[in-house]
Amino acid sequence: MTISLTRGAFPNTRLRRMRAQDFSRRLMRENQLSVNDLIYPMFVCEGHNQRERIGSMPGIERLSIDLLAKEAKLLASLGIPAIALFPVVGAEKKSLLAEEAYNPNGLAQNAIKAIKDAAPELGVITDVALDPYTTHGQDGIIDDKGYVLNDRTSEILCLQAKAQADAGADIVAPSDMMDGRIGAIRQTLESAGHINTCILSYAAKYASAYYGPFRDAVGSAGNLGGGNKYTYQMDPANSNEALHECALDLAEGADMIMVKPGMPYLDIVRRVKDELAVPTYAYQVSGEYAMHCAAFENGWLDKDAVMAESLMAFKRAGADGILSYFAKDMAILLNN
Ligand SMILES: NCC(=O)CCC(=O)O
Ligand SMILES: [Mg+2]
Repeated sequence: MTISLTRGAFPNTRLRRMRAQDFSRRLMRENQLSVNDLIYPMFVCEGHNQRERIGSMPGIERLSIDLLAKEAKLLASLGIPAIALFPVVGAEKKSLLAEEAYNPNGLAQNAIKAIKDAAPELGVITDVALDPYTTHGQDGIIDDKGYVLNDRTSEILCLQAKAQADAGADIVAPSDMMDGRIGAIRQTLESAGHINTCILSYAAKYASAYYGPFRDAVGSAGNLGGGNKYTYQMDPANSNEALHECALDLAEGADMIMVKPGMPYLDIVRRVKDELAVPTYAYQVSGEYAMHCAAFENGWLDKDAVMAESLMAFKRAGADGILSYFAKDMAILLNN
């Protein structure tokens, strides 16, 4: 697009004219942020009436299923369309083969059922990845050198996705970055009769240092023991590769794709949206949330204004929705 200057320059054109009043600023606003754009990530823990703070994520808590169900009702009443669920299971449930991931009565599966009972209109997005369930904190099954085995992992992801769909998940969201897992999961869901279960693929998931607080929240940081996920998550230096990843996952049957992290990767969101024109989501991850909170708590930034501006940036970049730990606070702000 080229901007025509044939109308003449200053003073014929004064861009400040349209900015002079609130009504004209509203009329020319190119993007809107609404509660329909917001997806709230939530952590579920074992037990009853449990509410645990997460040190590096002020305001975010792990909730036991009973409290989670109550919270789900509140979120639905705020108009939030969907939540993304992350289980925090005890060390005794973790293993090398992550069997707990597909336990029909496991924590995540029971949480799905409880949320769908409490707030049927609230979309439930589930995490398909093995890191909450492995003793080593990697997203898959490892060989004796610690390498994450692609196809072996994919088989277990299929069992996990099916268990989640059986429990009532509306959208399964593989966040593991194995190759070919979207096709395998799609086939599994079709065979099991879950033809309308959507797949939100974490298609362009970068090996980012911004996930630190999330790993505290789910308790996988210690297990990972300084390890990294470079052999499956993407190199932050790459952009074309993200398009390749997204195109493959769409071809394999993803309904929605995600770019993650968010703010440092908005250029990727824009490229994906422009070139693929499909439902595109971005995840404002835990480290982004933590940085903002630190500045708010110090009085260095204004919470409401910066939260709103940060989320609007995703809309401007082309995201159809944003996973954000600010989703609840933002929904409250938008509703007022
Ligand atoms: N699979 C989900 C995540 O890794 C979330 C990362 C974050 O919020 O930092
Ligand atoms: Mg991929």
